Amino acid sequence: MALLEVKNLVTEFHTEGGVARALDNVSFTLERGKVLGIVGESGSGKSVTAFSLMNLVDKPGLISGGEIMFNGENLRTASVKRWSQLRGDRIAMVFQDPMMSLNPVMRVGAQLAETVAIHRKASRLEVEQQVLEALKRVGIPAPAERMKAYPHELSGGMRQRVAIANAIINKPDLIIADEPTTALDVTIQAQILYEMKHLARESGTALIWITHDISVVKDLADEVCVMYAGRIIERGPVAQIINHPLHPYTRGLIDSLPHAENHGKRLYSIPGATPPLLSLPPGCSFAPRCSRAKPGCGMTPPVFRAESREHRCFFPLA
Ligand SMILES: Nc1ncnc2c1ncn2[C@@H]1O[C@H](COP(=O)(O)OP(=O)(O)OP(=O)(O)O)[C@@H](O)[C@H]1O
Repeated sequence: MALLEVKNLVTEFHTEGGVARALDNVSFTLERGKVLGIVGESGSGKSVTAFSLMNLVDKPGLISGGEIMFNGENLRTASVKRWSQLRGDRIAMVFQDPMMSLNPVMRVGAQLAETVAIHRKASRLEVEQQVLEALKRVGIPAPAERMKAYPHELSGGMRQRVAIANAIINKPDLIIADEPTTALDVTIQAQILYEMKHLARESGTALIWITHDISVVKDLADEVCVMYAGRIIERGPVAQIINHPLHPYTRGLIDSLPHAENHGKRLYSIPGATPPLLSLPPGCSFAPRCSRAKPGCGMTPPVFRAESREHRCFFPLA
C-alpha cells in the first residue's frame, strides 16, 4: 500500500467573482521514503495542494471532492482531534517563511521540545536529547547553544534549518516542503536540498517538494507532477520528465532554465501568463500559450492520458 494516495482532489475558492477551482481532479501516489516534486509557475495550485493535504484550507476555500488516503486512512473524513494527532507527528510541513511554523517569542529548544511533548510522553532529559539530535541532524553548529536562542537571533538559513528540525523531530511519515529554500542564497539552498534528501532516505520519510524551479527537483525527486492552472498536466519519473517531456508546458519550463548552451543569451520564457481561474479557456488551459496548439485544443479539456506516460495533451511531444 502506498503511503499517500490522492484521488481526484478538488479544492475551490468561493469568491465574489465566482467559484475558482484551484485544484481540479488532482491525483498522485507517493510511496514511503520517496521524494515527489510538484512544479509549476506561480498560481498553478502548488500551495493549495500542500494546504489541502494538511487540511489547512480556510474559507473562502473548501475541499469539495476527492480522496486523500494516508497509510490507508481517509483523511477527508478525519476528525479535528485526529488531525491534531497527525499534524506535526505523522505529517509535517516546512514553509517558505520559517516563521510560519516558529514562535518568535519562544526559545528554539523550547519550541522543538513542545513539538515532541504534544505527541508523546517522555522525560525532560529524553526530550532534550531528541531536540539536540534533531538540531544536529539539520547541520546546526553548536546545537546546545542554539537551543537557547530566539528565532530572530539566527540567520535566515539557520532559522529554516530549525523549522526543518521541528518538522523531522517526531520522524514523520511525510514532510511537505513548500518552496523552503526559495528565500535563501544558492549555496545554502543546495546544502538544505542535499540534507533534506539525505534525512528522508535515512528515516524512510516521504517528501513532497514544491517548487516553481524544475531544476530543483532534478537531483532531488524520484517522481514529478507538473501543475498548470489547478491541474496536473504531466506526471512521471524525474529523468523521463526532464529528458523527454510530453507536454509542451513542461518543455517550456525546462527550456526556461539557464544552462551552458544558452550562457550569455537571453533566457527563454513561456509567452503569456497563466489564465485566471475564473476565466479558464474551455479546452486545454495551456492552449492560448502553446506554439503547438491546433484548433481542436481549445474545444474540450484534455483528460489525463497514460500512453508512454501520464499527461494531459492532445498532441504530446514525441
Ligand atoms: N484565499 C484564496 N482566495 C481565492 N483564491 C485563492 C486563494 N488562495 C489561492 N487561490 C487561488 O488558487 C490559485 C493557486 O494558488 P497557489 O497558492 O496554490 O499557487 P502556487 O502554485 O503555490 O503559486 P506560488 O508559486 O505563487 O505560491 C491562485 O492563483 C488563486 O486563484
